[in-house]
Amino acid sequence: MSQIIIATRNEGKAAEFKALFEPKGLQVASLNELPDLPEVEETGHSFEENAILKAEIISKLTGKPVIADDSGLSVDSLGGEPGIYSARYAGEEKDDAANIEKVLESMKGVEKDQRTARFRCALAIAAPGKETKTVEGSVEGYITEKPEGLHGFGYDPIFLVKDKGATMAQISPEEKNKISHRADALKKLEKLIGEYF
Ligand SMILES: O=c1[nH]c(=O)c2ncn([C@@H]3O[C@H](COP(=O)(O)OP(=O)(O)OP(=O)(O)O)[C@@H](O)[C@H]3O)c2[nH]1
Ligand SMILES: [Mg+2]
Repeated sequence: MSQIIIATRNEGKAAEFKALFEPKGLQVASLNELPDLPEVEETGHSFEENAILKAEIISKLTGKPVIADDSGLSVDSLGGEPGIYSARYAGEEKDDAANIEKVLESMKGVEKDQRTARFRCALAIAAPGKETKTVEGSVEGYITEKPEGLHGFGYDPIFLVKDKGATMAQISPEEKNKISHRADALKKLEKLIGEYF
């Protein structure tokens, strides 16, 4: 079985990549299974730049094909924040509950129809001797007034999916993996992935 390394330490992302790739016969290893690899600094100015940084450094160090995901929440009434700073919006601890609290606090008084937002995901694929390629995906929604639902990770409990009338944390993981920004990006990546093995 071919192995694909996903350059992430985020358990929520790693679980979603496993669910998306394993039925296709690809075995997924995240950086949590490869603990000796370093933390890659996200010094880019876009999701795409950060995904490239993570994929290329980990591919160079392992000599293997690597996919990296840089993703986040973009809220229109906050000028696109938290954006590329989504993981650390409320501090270096990457605390999901604190991040949610900060978004809800910043949006106090914003009317329902002004609470539009989207999740965005850039994926980069890199392999030794090959040109790195990137794709992007997104999903549209609204920020709720309070968290609802227990599935998923990150901001899922406050992201009302436009086409579902439920938050990303209220729908099942299987459903999220059909409609998410990550699933949207992966559909595009699948067309390129054959070149990297
Ligand atoms: O509710 C959510 N549902 C999602 O599906 C989702 N995808 C991304 N995010 C948020 O955006 C940050 C990514 O930042 P990020 O790409 O730098 O990843 P990370 O730092 O968590 O791990 P790594 O992959 O860099 O190791 C995450 O931590 C989350 O806060 C999501 N929130
Ligand atoms: Mg990160």
